[in-house]
Amino acid sequence: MDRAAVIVAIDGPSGTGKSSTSKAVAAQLGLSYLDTGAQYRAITWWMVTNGIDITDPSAIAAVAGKAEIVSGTDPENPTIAVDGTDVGGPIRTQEVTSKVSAVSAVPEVRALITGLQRSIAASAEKGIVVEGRDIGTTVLPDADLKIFLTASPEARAARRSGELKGADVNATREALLKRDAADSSRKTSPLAKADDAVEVDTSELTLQQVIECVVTLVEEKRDAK
Ligand SMILES: Nc1ncnc2c1ncn2[C@@H]1O[C@H](COP(=O)(O)OP(=O)(O)O)[C@@H](O)[C@H]1O
Ligand SMILES: Nc1ccn([C@@H]2O[C@H](COP(=O)(O)OP(=O)(O)O)[C@@H](O)[C@H]2O)c(=O)n1
Repeated sequence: MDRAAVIVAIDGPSGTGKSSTSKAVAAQLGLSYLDTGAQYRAITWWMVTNGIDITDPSAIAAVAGKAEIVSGTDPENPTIAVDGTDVGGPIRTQEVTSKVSAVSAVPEVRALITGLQRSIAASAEKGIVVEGRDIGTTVLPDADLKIFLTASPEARAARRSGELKGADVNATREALLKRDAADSSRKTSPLAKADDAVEVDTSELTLQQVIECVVTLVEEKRDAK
């Protein structure tokens, strides 16, 4: 008999290990993978490229539906395209990173992207690991397993500046905390831990340990279904 699809929500602030953990868990268990941050980055990239004033929420809301965002959900090769163009590289620039919180706070943007996320999750035959900020609270409140990853600002800044070669750790830490504050304080679907999420502090854990912890939790849920 085929196993029932298992839905896993992984939320938390920047640099806690969501993407690396989610991709590895999905690959190990044969599940699909969705990076919802990449979708918000993609719509932000589209706004910037089309000269939309991102300080004006009504200007963003008016055009939010124009960008066609397509996510590839293979954990070995996740992709993100806007209007048929691969934007995997351009969505990681500092410009997009500094503007994404303003765009993702606009309710019309969230409504569109949340709808997209739910339809992707519903069509994942074997199940899916979805990572973001509001997956357990808003997008997939009935997920089989919810994980909320945390880590100290120091650990997160060190990880992020390790990726951005030559970046100053203090500047990275400040930018990251500023984005967390914006994401946590917005009115619509802020970054938050769901009441029924399992919280894992990754500050002192290796990536491998976090992956093993989440794989074990998913297997327990899957076996109980
Ligand atoms: N437990 C960990 N220990 C050390 N480095 C980690 C750990 N988890 C993730 N990393 C590294 O930190 C960086 C940020 O991880 P990422 O998965 O992109 O976080 P997020 O998706 O939460 O922003 C990556 O370079 C990743 O390899
Ligand atoms: N479910 C989600 C995922 C991301 N986001 C927004 O998208 C931004 C980028 O998300 P990301 O996961 O790529 O961020 P990093 O992990 O790279 O720091 C976040 O700072 C949020 O503003 C969101 O609002 N809701």
